[in-house]
Amino acid sequence: MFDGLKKKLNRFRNDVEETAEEKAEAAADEAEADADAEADSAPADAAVEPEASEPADVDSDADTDAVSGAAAGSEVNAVDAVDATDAPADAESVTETESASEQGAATAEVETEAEAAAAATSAGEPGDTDADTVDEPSGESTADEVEPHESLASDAAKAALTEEDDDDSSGPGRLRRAAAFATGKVVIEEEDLEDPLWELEMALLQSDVEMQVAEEILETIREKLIGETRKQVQSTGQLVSEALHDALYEVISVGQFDFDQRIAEADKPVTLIFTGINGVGKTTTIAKLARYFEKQGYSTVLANGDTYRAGANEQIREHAEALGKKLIAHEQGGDPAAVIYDGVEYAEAHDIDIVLGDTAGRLHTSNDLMAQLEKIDRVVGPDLTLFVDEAVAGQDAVERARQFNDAAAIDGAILTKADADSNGGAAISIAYVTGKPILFLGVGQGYDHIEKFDPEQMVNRLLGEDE
Ligand SMILES: Nc1nc2c(ncn2[C@@H]2O[C@H](COP(=O)(O)OP(=O)(O)OP(=O)(O)O)[C@@H](O)[C@H]2O)c(=O)[nH]1
Repeated sequence: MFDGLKKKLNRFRNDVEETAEEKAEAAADEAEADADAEADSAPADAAVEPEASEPADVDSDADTDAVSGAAAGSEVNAVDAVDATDAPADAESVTETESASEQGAATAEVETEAEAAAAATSAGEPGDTDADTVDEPSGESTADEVEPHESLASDAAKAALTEEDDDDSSGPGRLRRAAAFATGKVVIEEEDLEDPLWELEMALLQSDVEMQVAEEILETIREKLIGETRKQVQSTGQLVSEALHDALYEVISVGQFDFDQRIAEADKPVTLIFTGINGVGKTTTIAKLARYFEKQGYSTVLANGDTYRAGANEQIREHAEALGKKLIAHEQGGDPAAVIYDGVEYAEAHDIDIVLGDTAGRLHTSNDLMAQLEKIDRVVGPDLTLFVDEAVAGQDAVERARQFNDAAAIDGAILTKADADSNGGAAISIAYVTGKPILFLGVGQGYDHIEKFDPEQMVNRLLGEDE
């Protein structure tokens, strides 16, 4: 169910995860460079000799280029990072990473800066512009400048490193990640989300999610993810999943109420009116609900308020006979309100719990619809008016839900044909657009093919990887 959208949501999760992991690796590289530099600081200091000013100038130019080309966050303390023995390795690293991802390239460039600064330092020019140029754009950097949350991250790193000792099967990758945590730099930033969010927006719109709903989802994800630091116990994938979960749940669960409880608590007979255009599965849904209520111990009577369409009586009668239910019907062209009124009278006289009233949806204007439903309202006073449409109709279903709700307020919606290959956009959008909840999903042609709509289950279904 909703396979296309599921794939797109997964892609978003993977994209953000990939970006964050690249950052983690870059941060780990920096942390390692810091550690190396600390270990080797004594010989490095001893090697500093105030001579050779020319190389420093040459490197200064190269350095400026490197900084301007590097992504923000290239904040390795250039002097600390210098290690004479690292130099050849760094040079190799630059070559290797040039064709690699942007993030990788940024890391390599940082190391170029380190080399340049090293040359400058050994030239005995402490006021050299390299250090300033390198440090400024980053806004964060060495251990001295860490933000408060970094100490927590640092604890996490220690814990991870301790575990590392206990279990060496995890390998150096884990050590690198632990080091990344220690830097506190694995923070998701706006720029990290820019591309994935743009793609997610396109994916949502292509999946028939209503524009306003897509924007709301993106806004929630932005709020939840930007500035979020990946915790030790949590992968970025989990973090993104949680943000997606919350964002989807917020829009899908709008207006939810406990349908069964509402029916249980209502005075009997309870009258339910079904609206929606013809052909979307309204009559079948009424039949399915007759079965649903029967399983709960309620008796039902069907009333055919679709007096507009030829053949409507025969169609619903077939269902009524198959289910062993009483049908109240008038001749074609009769007054829908009168049919449903008769249904209620029948229910009262025979101690029936629930009246299920069909209506004709193909009305020429919303005034007709309004007039019809207003009359039913006046004459019968239904407990709930439920809008039925098909999941496969996507944006059209969302638009119709809006129009029906504007013409005569609905209390909830039922989406049929969710078993067919629908995009999921209607299921995500209808509640948010109308302010009224989706209550059931039709999942097949059989009488038992109806599911109570559960927003949590729906979100898990959309984010699940197993279906
Ligand atoms: N696959 C699938 N088919 C469904 C579902 N609900 C209804 N259908 C089929 O959709 C078709 C139309 O259903 P109807 O119940 O006749 O639709 P309607 O809206 O009542 O149409 P009118 O009676 O013309 O107003 C039928 O073939 C149903 O079997 C569903 O949840 N899944």
